[in-house]
Amino acid sequence: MILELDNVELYFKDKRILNGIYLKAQTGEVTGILGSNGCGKSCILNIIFGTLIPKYKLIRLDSKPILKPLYQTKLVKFLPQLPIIPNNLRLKMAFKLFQVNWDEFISHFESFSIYKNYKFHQLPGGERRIVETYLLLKSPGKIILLDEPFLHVAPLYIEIIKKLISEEKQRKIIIITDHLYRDIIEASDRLYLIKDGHSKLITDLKTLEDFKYISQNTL
Ligand SMILES: Nc1ncnc2c1ncn2[C@@H]1O[C@H](COP(=O)(O)OP(=O)(O)OP(=O)(O)O)[C@@H](O)[C@H]1O
Repeated sequence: MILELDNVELYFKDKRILNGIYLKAQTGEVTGILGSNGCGKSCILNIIFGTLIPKYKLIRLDSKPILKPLYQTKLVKFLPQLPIIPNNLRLKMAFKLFQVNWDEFISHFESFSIYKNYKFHQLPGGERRIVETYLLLKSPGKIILLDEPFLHVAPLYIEIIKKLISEEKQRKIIIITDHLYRDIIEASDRLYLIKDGHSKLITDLKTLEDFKYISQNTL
């Protein structure tokens, strides 16, 4: 499956946030989105999901325009920046609701076995983020949107999540953004930088320095 986002124009009041966005993502690949604070990365994910309606946009799936919000199609799962699971829900119930196997989860994150009967608000922030990211990644769906999945997550766990993303991409379109740009670069097969409202396909990492996303000689 190929997802394309094209011709986006987004304003908040008179302020133009995005114009001239083209983004292509396909099954078998991770598409990474990089960009400075406030450049519009979360807005792009919300536009794809359908919860933010810009002045113009075109979404195509396998070249066919999709007119209704993608969230109505059951194809897409979205991890926004804020927690998505109710505070009082127990982990074991969330795994049931998301149709995700608890034992398989524990095979990747052994130390989480004690949390099975915990409520989400009882988890430390980074660990809650891991569980939510895992549930989204593993639940049925063909398109996964991940907005800062590595927020507050320890390096060792980031490595495990990157491995899981790489396995899941065989069956899914995965679009991911995070400020941990080295992890995004490593996890992604296709990379875009959002700058001045436009998207730029990055084929040479030096371009990230040229566009002043990172300082010279960082890479
Ligand atoms: N509902 C809103 N009303 C007005 N302005 C908004 C709204 N949502 C986002 N913005 C503005 O749009 C711009 C893009 O926001 P967005 O959250 O997409 O940035 P981002 O690239 O995800 O930033 P960060 O990396 O800091 O999370 C910002 O300037 C933000 O202040």
